[in-house]
Amino acid sequence: MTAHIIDGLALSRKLRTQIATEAQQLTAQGRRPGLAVILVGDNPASQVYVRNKIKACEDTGIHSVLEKFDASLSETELLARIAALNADPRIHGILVQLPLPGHIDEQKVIEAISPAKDVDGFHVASAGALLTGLPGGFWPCTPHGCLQMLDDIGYELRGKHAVVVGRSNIVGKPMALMLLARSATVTICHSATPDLAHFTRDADVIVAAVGKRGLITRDMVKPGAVVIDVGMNRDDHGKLCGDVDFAGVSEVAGWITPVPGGVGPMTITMLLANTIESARRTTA
Ligand SMILES: Nc1nc(=O)c2c([nH]1)NC[C@@H]1CN(c3ccc(C(=O)N[C@@H](CCC(=O)O)C(=O)O)cc3)C=[N+]21
Repeated sequence: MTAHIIDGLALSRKLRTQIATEAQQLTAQGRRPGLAVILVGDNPASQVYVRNKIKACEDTGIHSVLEKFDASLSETELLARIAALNADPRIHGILVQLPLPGHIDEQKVIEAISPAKDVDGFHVASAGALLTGLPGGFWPCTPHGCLQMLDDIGYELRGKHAVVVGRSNIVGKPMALMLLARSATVTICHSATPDLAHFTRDADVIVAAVGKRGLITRDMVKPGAVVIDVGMNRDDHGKLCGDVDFAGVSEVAGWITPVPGGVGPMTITMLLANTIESARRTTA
């Protein structure tokens, strides 16, 4: 068996066309969607990601502002910038690129963002909305992108066993809640799970979000399963790779996402979608 590939680039292109149309409509109504991205320090990976986000805004007609600061920026100064952006009516989404320098408390910074502009979905108010199913929050972009990929292949989650590997606040935990909301039976595995393969071998859907190359091998996957790879790692040649042994697993899985060209582009697409949604919620 050879797995079908879920092409995150192609799906992103399709969704971004719709997003561009919506941005145009909002702009015509005098509320052009706007995203502010804050980058502190000169982490090379962060620079690349941030550039991709700004470019995606430009491609879809979303107004974007990039604020770059030296790594020595104080937490107080950063909080003041966020307060200014919270009050800026042209800005509907605020993204503070993570990680932040060690002297800045990341959770404090996230909680300073107005929940109405929390397009990353990292604020405790967004987490609470996802947990309870109450409206008003934003869903974190990476797990939301994974769900969109499952929807795109017409996958019915109800009654299926979904195994999420990883329990971060940004991916694993929100992913599990989204799958649960679709009536999947959800198992969360993590570093203290003694026999990971025991769970993954029973899974209809595996979401790997650990950050460990070669974590999921073909012997751990049930024939026909859907395998979503959230990992972002480098191999020995410096090439980008996920948590899944793509060559091996694609021989047994029914569907698989590649890295690059899978979840990554979808993460950015969901950021754009959240920014549009935020502008829509604005009355005026
Ligand atoms: N506040 C905040 N929000 C984030 O959403 C956030 C963050 N901080 N910090 C870092 C992580 C990482 N992240 C990625 C998004 C897209 C790709 C992406 O598009 N990847 C391409 C490849 C890019 C490349 O070649 O390096 C792909 O998978 O095809 C990767 C990584 C967002 N993050």
